[in-house]
Amino acid sequence: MYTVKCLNPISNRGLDLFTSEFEVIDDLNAADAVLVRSASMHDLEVPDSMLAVARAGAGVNNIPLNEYAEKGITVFNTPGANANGVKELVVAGLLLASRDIIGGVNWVKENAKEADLAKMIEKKKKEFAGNELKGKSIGVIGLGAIGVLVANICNRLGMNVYGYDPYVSVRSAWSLSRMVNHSSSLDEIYEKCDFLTIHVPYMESTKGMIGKEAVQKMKDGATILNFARGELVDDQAVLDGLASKKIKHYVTDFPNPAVAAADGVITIPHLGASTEESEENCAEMAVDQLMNYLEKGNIVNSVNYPNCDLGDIEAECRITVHHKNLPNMIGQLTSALAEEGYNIENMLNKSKKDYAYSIFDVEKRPSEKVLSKMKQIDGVIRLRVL
Ligand SMILES: NC(=O)c1ccc[n+]([C@@H]2O[C@H](COP(=O)([O-])OP(=O)(O)OC[C@H]3O[C@@H](n4cnc5c(N)ncnc54)[C@H](O)[C@@H]3O)[C@@H](O)[C@H]2O)c1
Ligand SMILES: O=C(O)CC[C@@H](O)C(=O)O
Repeated sequence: MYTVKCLNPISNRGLDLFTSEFEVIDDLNAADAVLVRSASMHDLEVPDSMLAVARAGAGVNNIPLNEYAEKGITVFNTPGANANGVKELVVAGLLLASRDIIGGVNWVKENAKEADLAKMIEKKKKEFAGNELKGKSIGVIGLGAIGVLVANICNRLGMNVYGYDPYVSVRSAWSLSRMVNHSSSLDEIYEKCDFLTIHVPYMESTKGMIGKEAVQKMKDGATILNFARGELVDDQAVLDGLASKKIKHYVTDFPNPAVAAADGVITIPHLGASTEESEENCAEMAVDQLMNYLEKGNIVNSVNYPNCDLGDIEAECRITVHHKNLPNMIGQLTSALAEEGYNIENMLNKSKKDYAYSIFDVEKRPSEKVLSKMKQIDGVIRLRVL
């Protein structure tokens, strides 16, 4: 039996996938695994027995990835599972920034009881008029699961699309419309685009990437859309840009007290992934990956350990080892088994930066002596027997 603690509400469509071998519990200290959305885990004490964290979503900046890797806690996310939800809200953001839909709707509500409302509307409506998206240029920064969908739909809306992603994956490159222009520098995007939309993860290297210098290089009257993370944009640079009319609108899914009430800011309360469909997709993927890992030791879509999937356990016993990515780890682990006469029927080893993961399918359950020998190898972080 495995126990799972949910730190945020997780769609029942995912939770219902748990078999009778799993129980969702309230006590974090008794949990083998955590399901989380946006709750911050940075200051959370998790028990040493914690095996895994599954983020039902894309961004993992709320999780201390290296600290958990060091403890042998595998962290998963659900790539692409909420991308369509975000893409659709980006389109809404583009429309809200292009026409004063919000001003118009509010004005109608304020005057709803006026007997000659229809007449008043025809006089007033010019104040809420705007522009069409067709023919405008947009720069998409970050061409991952969301960026690709945004770039492609903007192309279909008749916009001139420029994409920038120096680390673009082959999968993304294949999915991108050939009509999307490839930009090799952010400066090109700043110079050419009426709209900029950011879809990169928040990391130390991307913090404040839209800052004063970037704003200065932008086209006059540009609109910035931020559906990725608030910290990617320097608030003061954007506020200055709005005040000087260099920036027309800042559309953000991450309002904070500095920007929320400012003129020209269109704020949305982090609703990018808040659709029934996205929540269900994320929960199903997260639960599926957790069960596969807890029961079979397979790692699919981890962000702090390599993906390593040996399928169903067909041998009598499976041993999984989280270890440092050091020379001769496999040699030492397999020797420990071989010296005591254990035959390895199948094995897989993968590494990711400083960490690695190995799966050994063996003909019978190794003795405590062998397991303790394996655990004592310098660089071994965690060993599980399944
Ligand atoms: N508003 C929401 O509710 C919501 C929902 C989902 C994701 N997000 C945010 O959006 C981000 C992106 O999500 P995704 O699913 O597309 O992730 P993803 O991992 O599929 O794509 C991220 C892309 O950014 C690129 N990238 C990284 N650093 C870059 C840089 N310096 N310059 C340009 N490109 C860079 C990567 O190569 C990758 O292609 C997430 O990390 C998360 O913070 C927000
Ligand atoms: O869980 C959510 O509602 C937000 C998720 C989103 O920010 C993400 O990074 O996937």
